[in-house]
Amino acid sequence: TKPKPPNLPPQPWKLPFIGHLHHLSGSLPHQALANLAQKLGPIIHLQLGEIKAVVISSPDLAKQIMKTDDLSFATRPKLLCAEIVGYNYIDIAFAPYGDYWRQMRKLSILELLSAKRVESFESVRDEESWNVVEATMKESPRPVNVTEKIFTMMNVISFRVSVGSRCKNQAKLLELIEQILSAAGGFDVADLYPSFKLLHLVSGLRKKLMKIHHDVDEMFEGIISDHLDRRAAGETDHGDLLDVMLRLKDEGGLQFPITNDNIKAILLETLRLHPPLPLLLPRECRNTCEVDGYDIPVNTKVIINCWKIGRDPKCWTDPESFIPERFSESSIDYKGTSFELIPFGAGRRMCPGMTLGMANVELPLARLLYHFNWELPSGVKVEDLDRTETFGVSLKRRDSLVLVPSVYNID
Ligand code: HEM
Repeated sequence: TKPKPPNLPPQPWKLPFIGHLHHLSGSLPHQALANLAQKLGPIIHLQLGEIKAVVISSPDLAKQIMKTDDLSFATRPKLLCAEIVGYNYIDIAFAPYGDYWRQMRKLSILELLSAKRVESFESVRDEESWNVVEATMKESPRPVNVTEKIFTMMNVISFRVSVGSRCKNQAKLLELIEQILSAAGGFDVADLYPSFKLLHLVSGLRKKLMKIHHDVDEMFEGIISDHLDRRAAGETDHGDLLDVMLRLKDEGGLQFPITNDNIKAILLETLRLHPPLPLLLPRECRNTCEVDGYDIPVNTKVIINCWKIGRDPKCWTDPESFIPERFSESSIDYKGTSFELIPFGAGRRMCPGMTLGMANVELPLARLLYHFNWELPSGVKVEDLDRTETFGVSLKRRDSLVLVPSVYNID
């Protein structure tokens, strides 16, 4: 820490480089930001339209943001998507730091996403992953679209965990959630120039989000009233997350009473497919803070490039290679204490759904590996595979992975 002479006004913040929007054009934001970090170092100041942002790309600085100074960076920046689709920032992920967020986070940890609750959904994971194994056995040895199978299975699991059954309009709801994810990246012109309302009209994002919000709201109202009808008819709760939230609403006694809007906002959190977030979820600086010798002003958006950190040659040997055994002898884990590997973030705003997320991945993946050998279709070489990614707030392959399963273990 550089000592500051007394009685001088705070130093203007100076960072090694000021980047602008055009530095992000051409490639996906996490890749463009990784390239910039490669040239300019692990802390970069970006002026993105009206938004001041700092991009962090090293484990040490990520640790400072999410551990040492976690409280100073415990809030989230404003995002049009969270305002419109997230019921005006009442979903946990984008709620500003404060009493409301604390209450909802506590409820999510104790009631919705606790280890006990996650365990109670074991039969759902068992049934749905077994369905996929059986379907794949029937298709074998023809090539199968693995991406599509896993995507559908994860969604069915999420729906059953959240609302107890496959939803009537599941395909429509999934399509809407996809649209939300691609609008939540925070790089739309409407998010970069929040005070230029005219630009919001030009970008069309507000109108698009209003329509999505209307459709999602209508579907969730339908799902909630089905649950209430079932209860009125004397059926016992199924123990899905919606049942838990309706019970909490009835019990009352909370500083911020639970309303249907809270329930819908949280359902949208739980229902979204949540694959790794390359830039995590952004934080925002609550008070001026010093990071790596630089003053970060209040309200600066802080982006942590977890994608870049995960392939940093200073942390990982042969970083681009898939070598799962590298973890068997290592103390590094993903639970928010090893800052080289932070897919769930860390600190106060760390993902509360980590146990559920991992449980939903582990059993299905273990089964698919246990029961089948997987090979590329004939004529396709590993180097031919197109691993191009697409970006919203979450990362996924642009093209599906197609593999040929051959049955290895039957039971
Ligand atoms: C493999 C699956 C998942 C990954 C990789 C993931 C990743 C993340 C990350 C990186 C954050 C931001 C953390 C930070 O700012 O430090 C986050 C926040 C969050 N996640 Fe997840 N997540 C997953 C699954 C889930 C699931 C299944 C749920 C709920 C059912 C969930 C609910 C949330 C919520 C509510 C937040 C916001 C927490 C807050 O701001 O206080 N996540 N997640």
